[in-house]
Amino acid sequence: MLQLLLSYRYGDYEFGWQKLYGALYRVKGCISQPHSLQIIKAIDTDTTETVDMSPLLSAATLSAITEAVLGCKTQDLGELVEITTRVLRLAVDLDRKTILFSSLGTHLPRWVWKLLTLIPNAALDEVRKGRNLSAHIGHRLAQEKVSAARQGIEPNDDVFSQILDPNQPHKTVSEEDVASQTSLILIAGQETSANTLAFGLLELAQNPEFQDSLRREIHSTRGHGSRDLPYNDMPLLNAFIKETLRLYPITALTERMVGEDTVLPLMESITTSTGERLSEVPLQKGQIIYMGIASYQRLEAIWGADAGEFKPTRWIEGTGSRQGAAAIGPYANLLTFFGGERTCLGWRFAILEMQVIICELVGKFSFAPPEGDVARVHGTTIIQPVIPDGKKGAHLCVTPIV
Ligand code: HEM
Repeated sequence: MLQLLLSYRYGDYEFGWQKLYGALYRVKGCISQPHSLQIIKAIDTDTTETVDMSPLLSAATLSAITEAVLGCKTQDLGELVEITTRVLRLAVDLDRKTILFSSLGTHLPRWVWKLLTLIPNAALDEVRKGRNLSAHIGHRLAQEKVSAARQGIEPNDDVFSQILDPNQPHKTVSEEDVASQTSLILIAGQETSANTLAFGLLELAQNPEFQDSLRREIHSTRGHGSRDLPYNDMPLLNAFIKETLRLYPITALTERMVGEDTVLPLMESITTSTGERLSEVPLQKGQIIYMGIASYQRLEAIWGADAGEFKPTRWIEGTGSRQGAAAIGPYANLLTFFGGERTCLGWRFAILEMQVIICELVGKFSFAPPEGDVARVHGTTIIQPVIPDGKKGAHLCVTPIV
């Protein structure tokens, strides 16, 4: 139900997908150091302090996405920031009843779904409010950008300005289309990156040797003087990001509807509960299938006997995924950004954002685990780090590097 309201997979989404994908792929200028500086300023310590990195990372990724995609400041979103946070909490804290109801619901005709979403309910009210408000904000921003372009003002380099520019050839995206995607962009692009970064920092804290090597790589690359680092040429940085994305795919589980009757070949045959041996599974049009992304990324058959360990060097040694495993997803043979037609539109944006933030943070601070405060992975379809009392958080002992 949540997904239907967010018009995620079942919504009217055939609006300039490729244009948005292309613009998100190219956007660069706005994902710059200021968002990490915001975190560095908030830490503001000369000695070692325990800091909850989670809200700082969320604020930085929100301001990155707001500036780079919408072309405005977080403050311009007003109440929407709080509503989006509460909606995301709903998506993480799904109870058994909601999961069962959602999966049964996917078998219902779409018009029944639509009717069900009109039922008064506190959670749905929150989602509806968020959607209406983000459409309103998106609409206002879209109108401002189109009218600026009509007055001959050079478009800014944010994604909305680029795809709405009426002076471009082959314009396919309307103001309404853009406005209706505002909520999806904010929801899909903020906590996904923030939680991945939080899990990565928690792992770095547990792996001090790797952390020191990564810091040396950052300092020696920075020594060459340029403000923007050659992020793609930093082997430890990229190995660290790939390993974090492998072990902590924020969308741990997702579903798809089968488009036509087909057969799914299995890598290894399985024995069913009736004792039948299967090497392929027949699928029928309309059937819902679930993909355990997190399980796939910890499969020993693919990643080796140490699949459950955080080991960034596997990417440098070339043992990332098993030789001959099927090519999958847009990045590093991972399913974290999914793959195929509904691949994450912002995957390149997310990688660049993580590269920038990690270089700034690890270059300036060291991270160690705080005593007795062990973070856990929590979530059903979407995962986030939580502290022992179950609240979202990533507490770390942070020491400035002198
Ligand atoms: C580490 C960060 C990220 C992860 C792990 C991630 C993962 C994913 C996944 C798994 C999907 C497919 C979900 C499904 O259909 O079940 C998705 C879709 C999407 N993502 Fe991301 N994402 C990340 C960052 C971003 C960012 C930064 C943006 C925007 C700038 C973004 C925008 C989108 C959009 C618009 C979709 C919907 C695409 C469609 O339905 O065609 N994502 N993402």
